[in-house]
Amino acid sequence: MARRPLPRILSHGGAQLARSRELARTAADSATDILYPLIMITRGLRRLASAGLRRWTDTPKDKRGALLFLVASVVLVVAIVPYGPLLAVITLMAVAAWQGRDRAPSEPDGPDDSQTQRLKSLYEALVPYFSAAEDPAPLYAHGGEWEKAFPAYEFDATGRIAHLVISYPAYFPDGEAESRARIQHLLTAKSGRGREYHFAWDEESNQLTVTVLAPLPSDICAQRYVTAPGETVLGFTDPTQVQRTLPLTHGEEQRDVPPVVWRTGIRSTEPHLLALGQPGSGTSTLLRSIALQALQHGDVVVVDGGGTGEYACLTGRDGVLAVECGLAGALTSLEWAAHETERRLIAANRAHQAGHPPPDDTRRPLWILLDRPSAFTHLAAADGHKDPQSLLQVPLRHGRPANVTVVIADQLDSLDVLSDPVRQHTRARVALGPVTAQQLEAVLGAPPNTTPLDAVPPGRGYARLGTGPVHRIQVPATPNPYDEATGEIHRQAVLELLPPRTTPADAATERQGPDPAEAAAQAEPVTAEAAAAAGAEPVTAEAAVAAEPQ
Ligand SMILES: Nc1ncnc2c1ncn2[C@@H]1O[C@H](COP(=O)(O)OP(=O)(O)OP(=O)(O)O)[C@@H](O)[C@H]1O
Repeated sequence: MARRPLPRILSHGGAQLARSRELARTAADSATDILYPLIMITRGLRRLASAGLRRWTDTPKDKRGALLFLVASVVLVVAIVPYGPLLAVITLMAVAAWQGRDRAPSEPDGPDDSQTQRLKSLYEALVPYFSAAEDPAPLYAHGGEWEKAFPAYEFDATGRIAHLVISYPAYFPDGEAESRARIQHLLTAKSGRGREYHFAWDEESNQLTVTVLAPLPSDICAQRYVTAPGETVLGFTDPTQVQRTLPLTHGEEQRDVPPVVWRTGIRSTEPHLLALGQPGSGTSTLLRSIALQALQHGDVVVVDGGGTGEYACLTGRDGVLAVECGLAGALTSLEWAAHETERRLIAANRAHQAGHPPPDDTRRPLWILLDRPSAFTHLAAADGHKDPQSLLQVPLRHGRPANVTVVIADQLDSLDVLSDPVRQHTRARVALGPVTAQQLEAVLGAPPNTTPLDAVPPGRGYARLGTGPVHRIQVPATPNPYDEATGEIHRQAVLELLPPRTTPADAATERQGPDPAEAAAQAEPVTAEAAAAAGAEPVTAEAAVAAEPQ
């Protein structure tokens, strides 16, 4: 059956309606402009009439006769003098027009006294940084004109600077991080601490734009995000640097928030992540949030050096291969993960050589989540054991083509305890909690273009993916549901995201990982000797990686 076209008003209705509305608005504006004198005179006449009426009612009754007589005499005089009525009408219209003029107070042009004072003192503070003795016409000089140096400014309701454009001389070394940091520090101190500022340096036009940032929302709770497989939401950020938004629910409310999305897997350029923070800054929460997202499409091995049961809720769940809290279990699980990475590489490599697609058992993402590996490093050194970090070398180096992702969380002061492979191969970085600009630079490899705060809520920090921009980030609240301090709404939100149990909780011992003997039996021969004994081509992990098609 042929489909009948929609009536034009329905198919083009929106555009037509908008155009009509625009036309009507323009017509109304033009009519108001033309009729403005008439409107003004009418308003003035109304004001005069009401003033006259007020005067009449205010006049005591005994004096009203005299007033009436005075008015009548004026009317009589006007009537008898030549051109009197005409002149009277013109005078009345002129008075009405004057009375009917717009009396709305006009917006003050420019800053008030206290705002001017603020701008002046900011200008004076910048003089030593933006002036040079050899400059014949300095833009910055003590007692100079701040108006030329600050072409645009805005203040908030409290009278503090909300937005400021600063022009600076071309000889200022704006390409040097240290020079920039000095100016940013000064501007933060002078414009009011306790707020976050964004600094945009325009090196071409020698202008610095300072903008006060609104705090990031800290009320977002763990939930299912609308993301593609291979995408993990690390947290939420400002709309300025991220084009995309995710629809989120917050109780009854729905809103779109810009996320920081980390891409993992074969095509990822930052296949592994390192999160650092002060104690209590929320790194375990970030790991829990990542685990809940990873379990949607993959398997997870958790190794917790913190030993506070932060991941107990994952034990025995579908896809959770192990939750380890002890050194022995951590070593076994990480050893298995290293073998599994090699097995996947070899299997995928053989399939490539045979011209087949990679086998299914190499495609399911495997996540290795480590909380506080530095704690195990100390324990291992004390007990004369192997450092679990040494077992991460293969997953970190070769995990990407094998769909193996490593996520490590630790405390900021343990950065030095982390092994070289950990530091080299974790190109996605997160720093949480109160962090100094120097610490941020050490963790992220670049300073943020905002001012770090001294006090921040848990889960607040910065993220950087590879060599990309530094994002402010707020990790969604994903608390431990078994923690008594967790609120009921958050507990339910996390419990709903957990996969079903495949092992009864009481049967699930602390270590859930595959039996190492069984794992070894299942794994393909990974050394040249073993491979030769099995009649296969000798393939090591390195050789497999080298043969991996790019
Ligand atoms: N994103 C967040 N939103 C709300 N609360 C959070 C967030 N992250 C952490 N918290 C809260 O802060 C506290 C500490 O969090 P968490 O245990 O994750 O920190 P941590 O950095 O792992 O600390 P530690 O190393 O001491 O274990 C917890 O009570 C947690 O619920």
